[in-house]
Amino acid sequence: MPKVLVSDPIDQAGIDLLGQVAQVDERPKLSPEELLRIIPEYDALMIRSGTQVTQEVIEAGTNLKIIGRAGVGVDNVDVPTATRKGIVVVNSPEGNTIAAAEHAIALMMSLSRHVPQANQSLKAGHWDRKKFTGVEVYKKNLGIVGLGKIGSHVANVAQAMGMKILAYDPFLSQERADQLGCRLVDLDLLFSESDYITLHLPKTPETTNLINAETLARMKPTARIINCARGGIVDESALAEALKAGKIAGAALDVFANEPLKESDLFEVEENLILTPHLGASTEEAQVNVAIDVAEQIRDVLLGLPARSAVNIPGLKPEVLEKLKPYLMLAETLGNLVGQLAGGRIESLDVRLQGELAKTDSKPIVIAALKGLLTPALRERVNFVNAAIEAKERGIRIIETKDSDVRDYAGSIRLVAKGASESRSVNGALLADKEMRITSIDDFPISVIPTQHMLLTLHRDMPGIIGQIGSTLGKFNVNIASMQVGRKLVRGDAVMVLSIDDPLPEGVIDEITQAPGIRDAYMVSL
Ligand SMILES: NC(=O)c1ccc[n+]([C@@H]2O[C@H](COP(=O)([O-])OP(=O)(O)OC[C@H]3O[C@@H](n4cnc5c(N)ncnc54)[C@H](O)[C@@H]3O)[C@@H](O)[C@H]2O)c1
Ligand SMILES: O=C(O)CC[C@@H](O)C(=O)O
Repeated sequence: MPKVLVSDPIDQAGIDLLGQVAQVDERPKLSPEELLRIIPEYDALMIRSGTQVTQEVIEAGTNLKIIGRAGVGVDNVDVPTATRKGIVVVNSPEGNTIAAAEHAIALMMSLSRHVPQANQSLKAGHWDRKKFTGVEVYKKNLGIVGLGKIGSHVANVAQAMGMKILAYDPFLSQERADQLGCRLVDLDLLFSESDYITLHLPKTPETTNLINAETLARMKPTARIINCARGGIVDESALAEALKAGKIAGAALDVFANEPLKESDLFEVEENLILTPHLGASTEEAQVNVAIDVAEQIRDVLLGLPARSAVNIPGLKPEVLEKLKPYLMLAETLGNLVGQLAGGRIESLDVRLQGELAKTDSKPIVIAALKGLLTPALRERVNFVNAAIEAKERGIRIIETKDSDVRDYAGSIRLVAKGASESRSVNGALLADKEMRITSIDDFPISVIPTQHMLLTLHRDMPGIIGQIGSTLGKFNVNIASMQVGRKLVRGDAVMVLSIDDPLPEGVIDEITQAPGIRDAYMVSL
């Protein structure tokens, strides 16, 4: 019988389901050292947010076939290492949507009516009614940042309570916002007009410290903030300062930059701050949903069937997967790249399969490209199963073409993403050893191995540009691993692609874009 290790508290419904096909060992209090020691025995690992599944754990798990996260976020799993090792990582993208949305609403109402503070005061022997006079949410503006699954449910419930919704989501179509009855606005307007601001977006480099001293200063003194998304989207020290100085009226946080929250400036705020220990998903219903959802997928994978919600490997028959895998990785990488270049809302994605690829079933490759395209917006919530649906909901039109002419490579993929104002294109191919190459960007020929952090520039082909960028990067202590320039005409326009060892520090892109001859510069993370 295969063996499954359950290293976080998981609802019994999931344990019972797995028990039908495997030996299930529940060990919720393992130290990292114990986990490393016993993981080689197991075929599957089931976790919540408590277990850190590091590169070391995955490499020690020589029998592991699947890691199941009973929840949405796979931030605690080293997914790239799992993918390299052929281990499927699955999650439950929808099992706790309602729970998280209802917790945000509960916090909004608690903030409005001082429920926790009044409860504490009464139990301490006071009958203080005046102090706890609240405010109504009826007819107030609720600003929702991130109008995905949880944000949409919050919008529906809040509208039923008579609230007006302002929403900011740079990846959502106007059509979807209209369907939800939300007014799509920019962040500046959302911050300055909202009475309540609730966050339902992923944590990414762009959204880290989105709520900071500067954005807090733009809010109404009566504004109240709720964060049930991810810790780190709110700068906790800046929030503590703003609350103490009365710059905003209140805040409620369920998630924190460092969990469990032990020491924090937040503990110094006496009033108008409500904190809960990451309880968004903690309802009986959500825990049953996520446990069953993930246990079923572990069972299926252990029985040799595909998983329905794999974050990293599509649900194809093993023999098809083996053949297509390098092209799927290429399509996903190119999708991610063109998505970051196009930025924001995308109206259509043109997927062209060239050479030997024209003879294969295009569907998995198109899905891989869409998964890559949506990853900057949706992170771990987009997978091979929901990528097409998510793209449709965002109003992205897919155009597929096949061209069996062999050009420089046996098989290659071209993606063109059309944004609101311009189109961006990328081409890529596999070399004989299956190594990926980006072979053009916006039709400028290059031959670049995709790496985790890349700087791209569009500039005039003129003397001094390369040295100028090199010295700017040197000034910011950024190490360049490789560099490539592609041009169509001598002294015309050109692109430069630099592989760098780390993400760019703040300020570098601004400095580069201001330099003479530079038309644009992008930081791309793959
Ligand atoms: N507190 C909890 O226990 C708990 C439970 C479940 C989910 N979550 C978190 O809630 C958040 C939302 O989850 P979901 O299931 O609704 O995800 P989702 O993928 O359905 O929605 C996220 C939305 O954020 C948008 N977005 C991405 N980048 C953005 C940006 N820079 N600005 C504004 N919007 C942006 C996306 O377009 C998408 O519509 C996630 O961070 C998730 O990890 C927390
Ligand atoms: O309670 C948990 O497991 C965390 C839930 C939540 O943050 C998620 O990402 O699903």
